Amino acid sequence: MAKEYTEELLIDFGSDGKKLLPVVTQDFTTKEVLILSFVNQEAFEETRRSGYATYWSRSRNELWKKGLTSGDLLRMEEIRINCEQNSLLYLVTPEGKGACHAKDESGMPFSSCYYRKITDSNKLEKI
Ligand SMILES: N=c1c2ncn([C@@H]3O[C@H](COP(=O)(O)OP(=O)(O)OP(=O)(O)O)[C@@H](O)[C@H]3O)c2ncn1[C@@H]1O[C@H](COP(=O)(O)O)[C@@H](O)[C@H]1O
Ligand SMILES: [Mg+2]
Ligand SMILES: [Zn+2]
Repeated sequence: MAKEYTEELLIDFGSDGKKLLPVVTQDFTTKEVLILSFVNQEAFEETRRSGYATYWSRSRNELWKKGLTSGDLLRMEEIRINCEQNSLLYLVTPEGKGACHAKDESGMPFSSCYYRKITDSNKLEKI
């Protein structure tokens, strides 16, 4: 029988809880990478409490529950942490129309923030 393996969570948000850790948000089913953003302790705890992806907005300097204004909420399925416990992976199921605030020609938000590729001539091309 396989031995169960658990470890302590030793995530470090600094003594004031304000240290920002990068978090990759990925679609739980398709594994598409959706967003790269940041969390502090408050955002992390709110994510766990609410079951919805919540970040810390660096530009607005406030707690940011993704989708609160757009309706594009991201339901949390699983939270993973990297080897060094200094970055996070949110596996989510999008409940709205997309994950990005940028929209395509028909007004639909892109499912991922990474909807463009950089071409050899340094242009951006929608994929
Ligand atoms: N909705 C988004 C959004 N969705 C995905 N992303 C990605 O998330 C990253 C956020 O990381 P940043 O640290 O740059 O974000 P920020 O500067 O802290 O916060 P913003 O002011 O950009 O929200 C961006 O680089 C984008 O790739 C978004 N970044 C910003 N927003 C803004 O968030 C606001 C609320 O949108 P909803 O949460 O969907 O209601 C709107 O004003 C949007 O413009
Ligand atoms: Mg920004
Ligand atoms: Zn985006």
